[in-house]
Amino acid sequence: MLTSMQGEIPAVICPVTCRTPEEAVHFIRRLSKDHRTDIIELRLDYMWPDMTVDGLVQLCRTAKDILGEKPLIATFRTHAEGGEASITDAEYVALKCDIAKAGCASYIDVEYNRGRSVVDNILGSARVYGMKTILSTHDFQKTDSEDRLLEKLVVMKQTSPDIVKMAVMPLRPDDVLRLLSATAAMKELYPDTPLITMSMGRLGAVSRLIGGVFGSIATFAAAGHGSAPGQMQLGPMRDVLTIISEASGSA
Ligand SMILES: O=C1C[C@@](O)(C(=O)O)C[C@@H](O)[C@@H]1O
Repeated sequence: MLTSMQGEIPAVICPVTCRTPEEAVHFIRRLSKDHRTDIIELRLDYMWPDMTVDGLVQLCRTAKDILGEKPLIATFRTHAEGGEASITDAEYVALKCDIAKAGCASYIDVEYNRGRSVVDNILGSARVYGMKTILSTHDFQKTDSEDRLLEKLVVMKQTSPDIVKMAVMPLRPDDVLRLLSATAAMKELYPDTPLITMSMGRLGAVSRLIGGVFGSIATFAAAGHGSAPGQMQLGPMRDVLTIISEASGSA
């Protein structure tokens, strides 16, 4: 499971971006045996609206069975946050709450920008059913000031998810530094709150490799098709993480 322990190599999360359930199941079988990835993220938005809420819940169940001990994150990334589909609030809540109720994921991703009532509704239901949550936010346009990034991370933490996640787009190199600096500041303020952060795109790719040093407990890497700009492939990502952790004495 994901923890906020210092000095550990960040967990490597691999997204599943298949367009059909058959392809997804096939791909997940392959990833279940791939030791370069610790956690699988099933991107349900890639199959919407071709599949129903019930169909997606059933797919999560199948994926969780295949993965066994390897954790599964169920994510529906909406257009507004860089995802593949739009969905009504009612469908979004139904999907996330049904997954929580069925216990057919290890974590559900919840978009912070979806609004307070949607977030509270899903987080509340997840708590009832003992499902862990990742509250996430994406800014595909820019990187705010360090104060604003930190302020947002703190506000997100106050809704009490299990993990807080932030992805931002850098326009200049110092934008990447600000994201890393806000990550370190958040880690200092709330050492027990697990945090995942990344700066996206080509400029931000370096943050996916060294984020662990600043307090990010996980990083995303692709097996083939990625799910966001700047993601590296699994093999090179593993190699670099090993090199960094050996150099910093934690391997
Ligand atoms: O939130 C995230 C992070 C991400 O956007 C990235 O930048 O690696 C990739 C998404 O699949 C995931 O849901």
